[in-house]
Parts: sequence; C-alpha cells; structure tokens
Amino acid sequence: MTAQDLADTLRGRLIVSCQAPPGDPMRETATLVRLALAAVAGGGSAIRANEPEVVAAISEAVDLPVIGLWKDGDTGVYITPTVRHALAIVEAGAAVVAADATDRPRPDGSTFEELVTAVHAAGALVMADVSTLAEGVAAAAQGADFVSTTLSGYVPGTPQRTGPDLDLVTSLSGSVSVPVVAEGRINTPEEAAEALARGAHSVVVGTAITAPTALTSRFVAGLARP
Ligand SMILES: CC(=O)N[C@H](C=O)[C@@H](O)[C@H](O)[C@H](O)COP(=O)(O)O
Repeated sequence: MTAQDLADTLRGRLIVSCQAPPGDPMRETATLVRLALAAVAGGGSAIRANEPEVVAAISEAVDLPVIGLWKDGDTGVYITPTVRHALAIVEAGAAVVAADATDRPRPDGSTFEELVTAVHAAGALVMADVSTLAEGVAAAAQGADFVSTTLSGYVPGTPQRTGPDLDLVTSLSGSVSVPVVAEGRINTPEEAAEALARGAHSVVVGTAITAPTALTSRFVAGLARP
C-alpha cells in the first residue's frame, strides 16, 4: 500500500489502538484480537497494536490496515526503539510501523532516518511518534509517511494534560505536508472531532475505547472525590 493510498483510506477516520499494559488482564493475544474485531464492527478504519505476535494475529483476523509498534521498556525511547524492532513489526504484517521520532538517543545508536529507510526497503510505511513541533518537522523531513502526536506529555518538558495536545495538532498541521495524526488522551468523540477541525488527518483512540482497567480506575477515583 502506498502512503497516498493509506492517507486516502484514513482521511477523517478513526484508528483504534488495541493495547494492554504489562500485567493487565487484557494483555492476551486472543483478547486483543477480539478488541480489534469490536473496533472493526464499530466502524474503525485501522488498528494500532503492540508486539509482533499481536500484530501478526490482528493482521490475520482483521481486514484493515494495522499500524504496528513494539514497545520495549517504558523509559527513554521505548516505542519501536531500534531497526530490529521495526523490521520484526513489518515481518509480522503491519502496513505501517509506528516508532519514536523524538530527539532522544536510540538504544542501537541508529537514527530515525535509518529506521525509515529500513522500513521503506521492507515495503512498509512509517508513522513518527513525536512530542513536539520540531520533532514532527524533522521526522517528516527524514521521510516519515505520517506524524502522530503520540508522545506529547510523555517526554520530560512536554505539557502534562489530562486531555489531548490539540495545540500540537494545530501547529503540526500547519507545518508538515504529510498527514498529521492526533493521538494521546483523546477521551471523547467531541475531542476527536475537534482534532480533525484543528487539521488532523485521522485520530487514534486507545484507552477510551479499549482499556477497561484504566477506565474502571477513573470511575473509582471519581467516586472517591469528596
Ligand atoms: C505514550 C504511549 O506509550 N502511547 C502508546 C502508543 O502506542 C499507547 O500506550 C497509547 O495507548 C496510545 O498512544 C493511544 O493513546 P490513548 O490511550 O491515550 O488514547
């Protein structure tokens, strides 16, 4: 699939992230496949998924593009940190590899541009997960096919919010020519629509759709407030 074909497929559409953190009862491949099938039934247009085994199983079960990543660790560069991780995700069947494109050092000493070159050579596309405007501009210049706001709020120095970083959506949309994906803490359909109004090409929603443990905790915390 070319970047243009995928951009056409995803314009104005919802991408559902079907992931579960380590230790979560939902972290089981068959369960995550069921979540992906529910996302299809509900009208989602693509699935974002973590780890080769899960990416392979969802790619097999679902007739939608899969944006794959491989999280390794939870500090520093942990979303598809190396070229090896990226190529394993292509091998698993992902149409797109999502990878950290922040300006932090990567554990294998590679550059983001090298990862892009390797993924393109293997026949897949790249979504750059960024935390700032400068990172998004750099990632697009290095060949990323999509730029996503995934990491805003998760890198020291970026704004901490309970909702999405819509200002980053706006600034990226005005600055890069590749499609901008709004991702991270989009909690309501209204926020998703606002992201599109701010120039996002597509919207990724994870927790608000596919994470019952986190959602339960939010309600429990709400009840505990005085
Ligand atoms: C920062 C990071 O590691 N983000 C990850 C990226 O794949 C996932 O844990 C998020 O669930 C995903 O970005 C969707 O965001 P939200 O669950 O907030 O809708």
